[in-house]
Amino acid sequence: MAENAVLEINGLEKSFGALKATDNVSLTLRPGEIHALIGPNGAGKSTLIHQICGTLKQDKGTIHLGGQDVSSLSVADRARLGLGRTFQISSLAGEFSALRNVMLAVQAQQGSSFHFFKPVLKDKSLTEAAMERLSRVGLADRAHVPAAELSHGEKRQLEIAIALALDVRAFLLDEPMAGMGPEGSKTLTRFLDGLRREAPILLVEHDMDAVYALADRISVLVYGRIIATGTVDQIRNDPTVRTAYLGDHA
Ligand SMILES: Nc1ncnc2c1ncn2[C@@H]1O[C@H](COP(=O)(O)OP(=O)(O)OP(=O)(O)O)[C@@H](O)[C@H]1O
Repeated sequence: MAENAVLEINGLEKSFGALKATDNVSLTLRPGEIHALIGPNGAGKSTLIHQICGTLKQDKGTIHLGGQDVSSLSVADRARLGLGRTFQISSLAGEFSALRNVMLAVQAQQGSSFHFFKPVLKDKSLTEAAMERLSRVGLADRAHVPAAELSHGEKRQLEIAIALALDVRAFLLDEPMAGMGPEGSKTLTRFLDGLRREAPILLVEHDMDAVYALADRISVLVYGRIIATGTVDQIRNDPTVRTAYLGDHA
């Protein structure tokens, strides 16, 4: 194990027929950091995220979370250990309030589904725990708004509140800026900047302004391989990266 890594990927490989979508990928996520994963379309970013959260089985290699080998665990078991892919907006129950959405997550985490005879909304400890998570993401005053009526950015915040309810240890954020306007992107960037205090973030993102503003380290994926890992300055000035991906965005 790399010293201190919350998440450690070692020698991961995945092929689709003759195509090597993940080619000997190793990377770490350290406490408190935002590690951005960038690369051209089709480079294998989503395929990598799928293997980390367990929706896709790797052919080779290992994934450790907090020192524990999770490589063969199910998606649900990995999520229970605090590894979850966030920003699957469809996982929000749109007709339920923001509060109710978080309460369901708190309840799932507490394994209290056996108490189904107790009306969820009347359970004070659940309400308090959910409100606490909503406050941490700045949504306390939107608690009673149905999820479907929240703005795009607020839905992202609600997803994070749900992840916090599930005691997340590492965030896997897949293109959080997608579909956001310029103002929304700025607000979400500020929000993610603070979020690293809760848990480190592996951030897949095409929006280079957000990546440069947020990343402690960047890994560049091209044709399934990591061609460089470094700080923002190192990556922006790396001639190989400029040729393979950044070009005018450096
Ligand atoms: N289930 C699959 N079966 C076959 N090929 C696949 C499958 N999933 C992904 N691929 C291929 O693997 C490669 C990597 O795709 P992936 O979606 O991981 O790239 P990406 O970096 O996430 O791209 P984007 O930035 O466009 O989201 C692509 O060539 C893609 O066509």
